[in-house]
Amino acid sequence: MLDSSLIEALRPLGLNLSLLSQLDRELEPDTELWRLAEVQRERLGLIGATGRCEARALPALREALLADGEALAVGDWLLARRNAQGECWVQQRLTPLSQIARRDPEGRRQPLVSNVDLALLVMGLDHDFNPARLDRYLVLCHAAGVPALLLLSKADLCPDVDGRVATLRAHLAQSPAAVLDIVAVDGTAAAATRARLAPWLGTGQTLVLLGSSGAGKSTLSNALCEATLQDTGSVRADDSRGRHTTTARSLHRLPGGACIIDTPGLRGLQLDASSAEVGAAFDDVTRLAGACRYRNCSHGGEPGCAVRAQLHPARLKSYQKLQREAAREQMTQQDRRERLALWKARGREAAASLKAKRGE
Ligand SMILES: Nc1nc2c(ncn2[C@@H]2O[C@H](COP(=O)(O)OP(=O)(O)OP(=O)(O)O)[C@@H](O)[C@H]2O)c(=O)[nH]1
Ligand SMILES: [Zn+2]
Repeated sequence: MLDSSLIEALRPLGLNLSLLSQLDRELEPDTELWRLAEVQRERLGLIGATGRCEARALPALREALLADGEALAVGDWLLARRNAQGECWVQQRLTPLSQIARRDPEGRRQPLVSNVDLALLVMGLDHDFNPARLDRYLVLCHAAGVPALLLLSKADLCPDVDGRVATLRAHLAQSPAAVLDIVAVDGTAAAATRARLAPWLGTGQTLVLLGSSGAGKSTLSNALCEATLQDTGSVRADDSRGRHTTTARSLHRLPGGACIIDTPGLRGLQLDASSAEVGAAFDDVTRLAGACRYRNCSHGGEPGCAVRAQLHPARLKSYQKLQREAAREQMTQQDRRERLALWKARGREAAASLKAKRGE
């Protein structure tokens, strides 16, 4: 249990009852509860009731997380203690209530952010506009159980905002709950952006900005923070891809009592989602498939396919691409497990023959 004034102080940082229930005993007098705001290799930037602090994770915690295939992520809640030298050491992590993760190039699960209530999927209304990429991000959020709001940035640069919004609505027509809303903003108009997003910024809410590099995430983060926290890079006019100005994920407090996590653009986002999770994220495909003539319809060219008849073709294409990706990943994982088992077996054989030679 924590002191109620401390709970009040930590609430705008996102502390809630579900997290608190993990603290089954009084905190030791020198132990404090912090939220992880930034990770720079070994150095952890923490934010708490008393301000900010720099810390490291105890080796025991790092090893325990690693053994579970886990890692600390921005947004985690941590228990830390200061030693006699005044250094702050993280001892424990509260189990995250939600975690958005992807796969790194080696196929390992990589948590991006923890304990988020809402994902702001940022897509520029310039060359960045790409409904297929949105579908990918939606699977990511769905697999994490995090609702998503689609934020179309650079509205001031787009001559046909309504047309683009209509395109997206048609794309998601059979899945009306896929995103909570579609909101077009000019992130450089800070006050208007804040007013437009105010309904989503309640006290204790944690939002994460996701989207490709140059989409305008840092610009939005700055607008919401009412300050220039992140440098925004100028975009090359030819491809509007930006210059990777954001290099690390970081959590910021917003004046109204919410928190926002800015993330660097994810290039070639690899999903950490099984076929079943992809299927669950595409509730439109799953639902329409019930009306296909054949039970095992692949929605390829079969007659009487309700999915092909009713789903937006681009959405079906996304679905099939993401399903292929999930299947490939499943096979790679299987392959990895089998190779590992083979290695272990060979190791055991080698050890046994060594023993036999030694006459043990
Ligand atoms: N006109 C206009 N420019 C914008 C808007 N949003 C962002 N920009 C510009 O687009 C460029 C890239 O914006 P950033 O906010 O740095 O993009 P980012 O998504 O944070 O990019 P990374 O940090 O690389 O992931 C900057 O030059 C911004 O000024 C907008 O709504 N309107
Ligand atoms: Zn079908």
